[in-house]
Amino acid sequence: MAMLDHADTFIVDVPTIRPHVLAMATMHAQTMVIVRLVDADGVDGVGEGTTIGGLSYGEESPESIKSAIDTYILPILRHCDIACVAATMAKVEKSVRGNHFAKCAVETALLDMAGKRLGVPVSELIGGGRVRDSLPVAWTLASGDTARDIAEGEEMLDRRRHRIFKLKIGKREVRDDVAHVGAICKALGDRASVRVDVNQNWTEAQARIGMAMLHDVGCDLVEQPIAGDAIAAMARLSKGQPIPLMADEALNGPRSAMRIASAHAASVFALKIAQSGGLFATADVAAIGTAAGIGLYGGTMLEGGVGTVASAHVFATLPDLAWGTELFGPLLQTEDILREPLGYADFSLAVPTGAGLGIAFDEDKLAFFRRDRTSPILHAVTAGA
Ligand SMILES: O=C(O)C[C@H]1C=CC(=O)O1
Ligand SMILES: [Mn+2]
Repeated sequence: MAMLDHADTFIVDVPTIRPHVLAMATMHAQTMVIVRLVDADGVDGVGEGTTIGGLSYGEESPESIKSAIDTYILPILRHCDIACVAATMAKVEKSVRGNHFAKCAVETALLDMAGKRLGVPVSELIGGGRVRDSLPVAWTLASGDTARDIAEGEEMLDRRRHRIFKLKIGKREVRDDVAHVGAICKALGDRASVRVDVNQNWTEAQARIGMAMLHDVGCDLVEQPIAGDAIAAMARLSKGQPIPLMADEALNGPRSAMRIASAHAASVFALKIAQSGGLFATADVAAIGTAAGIGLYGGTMLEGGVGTVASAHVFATLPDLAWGTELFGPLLQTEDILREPLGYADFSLAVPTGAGLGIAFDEDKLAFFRRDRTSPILHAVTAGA
């Protein structure tokens, strides 16, 4: 039995190492919502709810995530035995619709506490437990400049940090985007796997042409080329193309996974803990994908250390992770808010082995970057940089 004693939910803004150019926003900083729960015995747990570009990626903003947690979810937790994570989240589900990012942050914190109480890593509390200790990690080349992207890709290969690259396209003319991808495929050759993410920015007609052209220049995978709710069109594109289509924004938990699988609308799933509504829901999405013969990829919302490690614990339970992961979020930030930086080496991320999430904050950095304390980049963020 464990009762919630106190909670702290706060927004943290950390600059990115370079502008990150996506179809719908250019990021100069990442904004994370962190929730910290402490029970009556003093056991604490942390969770993260992070989106991209304010409200330009999804329906929850950092501010709405914090407000959903503080106003609606925490009062429910006060009446639960929070040692029972699934039962607690089932109660939350009954009173709070949607708000997947907020629920994910809270479920992560509860699992961190449960793991600490039981003395096991979070991965042992999901599905059948951990089947791998490290995960292949992609990097996103999205500086907005082809030559700079090639140089960055070369550097990552040299440092043996990444050999899977995702390119963000969909902002320019299809032909210009394909030329950009082709130049990078040519430069990196068979030393790397090159994939693209259109972030829903093409029409079906553009996607039909674009996907064929991308296949011809050596691209391996196309992520969410058209609107995520255009399931029938995704099915038409998946059927007629030699290049696999990966669902990202289309996936919002197990029910959407079932709809996409039934419609044959994707051949790969980008698993995301926040979009799915938590770690348990992500494992369900993965199970549906695997049963339907859909390949799995461990996606990111460019979370910091907490969300990245929470994702890693889920992905470490998946026997088939054919497309690897993209859990590089903390590396895109200028500062790591964790006391011990995560272990990136040999093109992989080591999944922490300690109890719970297996991480701890650097409290000074956290205090510095908190928006409600001294955050030095608040102005840049609110100015929509
Ligand atoms: O997949 C997305 O749309 C979001 C994200 C993941 C990697 C990256 O650079 O952006
Ligand atoms: Mn995506």
